[in-house]
Amino acid sequence: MTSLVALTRLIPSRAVRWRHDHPIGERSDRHIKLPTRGRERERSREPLRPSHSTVFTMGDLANDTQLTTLLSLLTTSVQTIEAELKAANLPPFTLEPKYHPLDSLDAVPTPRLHEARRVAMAASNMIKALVQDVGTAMMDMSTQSLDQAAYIMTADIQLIDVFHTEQEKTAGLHVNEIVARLPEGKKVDPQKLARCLRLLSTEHWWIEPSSEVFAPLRWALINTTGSSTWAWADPVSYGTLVGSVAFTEQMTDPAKIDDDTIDAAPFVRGFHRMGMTHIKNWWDWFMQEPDRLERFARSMEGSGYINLAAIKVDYPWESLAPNTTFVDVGSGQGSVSMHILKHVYDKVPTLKVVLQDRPQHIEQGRKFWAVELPAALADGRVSFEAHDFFTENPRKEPNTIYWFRFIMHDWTDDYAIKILKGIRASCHSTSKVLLGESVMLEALPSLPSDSGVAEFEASLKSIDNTAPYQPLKAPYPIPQNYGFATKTTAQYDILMYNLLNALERTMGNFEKIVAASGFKIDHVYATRGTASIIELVPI
Ligand SMILES: C[S@@+](CC[C@H](N)C(=O)[O-])C[C@H]1O[C@@H](n2cnc3c(N)ncnc32)[C@H](O)[C@@H]1O
Repeated sequence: MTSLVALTRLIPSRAVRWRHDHPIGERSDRHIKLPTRGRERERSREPLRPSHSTVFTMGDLANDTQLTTLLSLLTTSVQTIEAELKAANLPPFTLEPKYHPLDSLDAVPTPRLHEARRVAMAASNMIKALVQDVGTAMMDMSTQSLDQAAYIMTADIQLIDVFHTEQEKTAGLHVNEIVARLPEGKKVDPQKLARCLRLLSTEHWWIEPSSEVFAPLRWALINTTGSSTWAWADPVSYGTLVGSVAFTEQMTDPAKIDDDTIDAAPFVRGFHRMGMTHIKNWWDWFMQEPDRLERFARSMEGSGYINLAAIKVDYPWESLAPNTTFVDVGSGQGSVSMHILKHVYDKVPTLKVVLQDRPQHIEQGRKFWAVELPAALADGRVSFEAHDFFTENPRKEPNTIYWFRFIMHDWTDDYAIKILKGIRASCHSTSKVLLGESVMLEALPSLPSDSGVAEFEASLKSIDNTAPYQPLKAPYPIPQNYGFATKTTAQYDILMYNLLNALERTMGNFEKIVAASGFKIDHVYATRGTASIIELVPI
């Protein structure tokens, strides 16, 4: 995220400079109000001129290009972010190698900060798209799997563990020392490692404070060995690379175009091309490689960094009816239900959780809860049962919530309908289904007449941080789906295809599977994470 001041530092040529005719702190200068497209400029101090000069004034900014509109949106959103952090007594965002308090499974930004953050991410990435030349854009896109390979490698060799103290993390270590400290079996060539870290440093994961000395930045910490975020690199990121090599081949195979089974995922073809024809599909891989199953179950908590904290606070769990049974269907180790129960443990004392999954995952769940929330086992507030969700659900009592996170997106429509019908057959009239899933938005453009800088500012100001979260409309020229700020959902959509031949759904897609299963959508809760909570009631 780039402030105006930082942006000026990025201007490379000595000849190209901002001339601050007015103090930077003066709002009229800092904050350029742009006229709508084609209208006369309202605030420029000098007429626009064909510029042979390379000296720009702030007045020149008042030109209705997309770039300057985006800069204005960026300035507003960055200022809002900083003001919100200050108001909440939180430190500013930095790249230093320590987590920010908002980087937590228990923390959510205020609604205003969240909205400003989305615009800052979308605007800065759109500025990049406007200013970047096509040649470097081509190189960037065509080699992104190398960023991914370098990221997976740093997780695999347990790189972060060689930094023993905060001081070492901040100052960095020489690459020879880094390699000397790597465990046996994880040693690499120092120069190759340096080259990988230089690649990652272009995305601000690492930094090279002095020649061949490398230090992690904040994002690199997610690969701290054993953490739930580290567990994501293998299997999920690794599986993604495997599927990517056979992606086009699988998509264009006439025999596979209408095949909606999980076995038809590119990932399976990728493994077969590597000679591993014994792997039938994603879930089968884990049955054959139990270590990976354990890491996958753990990584589901890691994937919670995109939505778990928001799931906890953006749904009214405190208002659950007394004696509610919360059935976590396809729970994995039950990270989400554990966090929800912990969140309302005393406030909703009659709430009980049931984990349902396949036997191996349930065993993993028992171990996880014994460590993370042993009180729930002692108090009889959690139970574990093996259950195949393609069959009728054994839980039939009133006031049951059937909770699904990241389940519908694993399956194409016929399978998703079958899963929901298994619930419908058991569902009491007082019970509900909650789907914790991303809702895909189409990538439609916004129009200059929709919402501009001034409207965005006014909407940001009018947000009541204590009210339930409601997303704002994207300001022009940011696309209606918020572009880069919702890339994670678009990535998940293709990730689901790649690994499982499945998909993230639009609201229309959800309506279709819900109606076909004997439910209707009662309410959709937007959250400050990537998931919405879609509440279904039986009809
Ligand atoms: C993407 S994970 C989500 C886990 C959990 N809901 C979460 O959000 O952390 C999907 C889960 O579905 C489970 N699953 C797959 N097929 C199943 C089946 N037929 N019956 C029950 N669970 C199944 C997997 O074992 C896995 O734990």
